[in-house]
Amino acid sequence: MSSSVSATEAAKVIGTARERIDALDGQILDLVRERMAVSATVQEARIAAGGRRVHLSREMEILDRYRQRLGKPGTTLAMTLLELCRGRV
Ligand SMILES: O=C(O)C(=O)C[C@]1(C(=O)O)C=C[C@@H](O)C=C1
Repeated sequence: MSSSVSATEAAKVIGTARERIDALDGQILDLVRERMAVSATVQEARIAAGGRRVHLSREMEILDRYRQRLGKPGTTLAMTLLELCRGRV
């Protein structure tokens, strides 16, 4: 049995999968924006109470979660998300 597919069939599979990827990217970007807004709420409340923008032990928990699920690139992703949410430190 051959596993080869025609260029037309491959183009169809790729087109459908890319549509799904674009939809997922849209959801991910919406979630990142929502995360930024929620994070800003936490930071503002802490600062208003005399605290600091950054909470290092909480960031360690988040970095660890992403690393456990995605390995080393997960840490990089979490660091990028944290930078988007609280700016550069
Ligand atoms: O959980 C907090 O205390 C937050 O301020 C949110 C958040 C985050 O975006 O996850 C942002 C800044 C802090 O350094 C830690 C975490």
